[in-house]
Amino acid sequence: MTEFDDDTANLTIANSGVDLPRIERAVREILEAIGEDPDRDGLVETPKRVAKAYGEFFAGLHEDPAELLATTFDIDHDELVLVKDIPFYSTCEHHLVPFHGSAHVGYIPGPEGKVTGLSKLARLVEVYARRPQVQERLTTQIVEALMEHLSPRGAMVVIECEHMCMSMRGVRKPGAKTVTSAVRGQLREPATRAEAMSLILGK
Ligand SMILES: Nc1nc2c(ncn2[C@@H]2O[C@H](COP(=O)(O)OP(=O)(O)OP(=O)(O)O)[C@@H](O)[C@H]2O)c(=O)[nH]1
Ligand SMILES: [Zn+2]
Repeated sequence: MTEFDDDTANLTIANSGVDLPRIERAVREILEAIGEDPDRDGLVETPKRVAKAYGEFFAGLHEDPAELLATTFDIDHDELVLVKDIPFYSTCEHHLVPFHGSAHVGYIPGPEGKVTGLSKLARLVEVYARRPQVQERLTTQIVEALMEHLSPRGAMVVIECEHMCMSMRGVRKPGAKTVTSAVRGQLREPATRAEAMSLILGK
């Protein structure tokens, strides 16, 4: 059983929402299971490091998108707002290895003019990416959060990713990209959708 110092204990559930000492114990188990010596010099701090890293990777489980989108502005704009090329890292829930790429997030503000800060769109991607995920659910959750909290005329999310579980193991196809999209409301209309897609693709 590992001893935990105060630093680690202070970062447990109450602060980050993630039980770091428990992750430390599990990582020590994994190191032993692969035939390593968790007490050798280079590995002795590794369970603690991995626990902290997991605290970051999964922090989104303990964050509330409603809070994030609660601050809105009265800006008179009833056409597309699009933040594209938002880089992010997530964790594949099947293999617990990263998938990473870019998200493009757009919406058309609703009649009551709820417009959010642009950084909040990128933060919204982070809230859902920092969880065990599959790309399809990540895409849908972002678009649904926009629809629920901003009541826009329409919303659209396109995500392009490389999955490490397809690159470094299994089928081993580095460079293969997966593209997913989720479109709601007015953005489903062919002309509006085409305009948004051309803005996304026009690099
Ligand atoms: N739909 C979807 N599949 C994913 C995602 N991330 C990983 N996968 C797939 O999840 C599947 C899991 O398949 P399994 O057959 O249960 O697991 P596996 O034996 O490790 O599969 P291989 O990767 O083919 O070796 C694989 O086909 C992965 O490519 C994702 O975001 N969305
Ligand atoms: Zn995977």
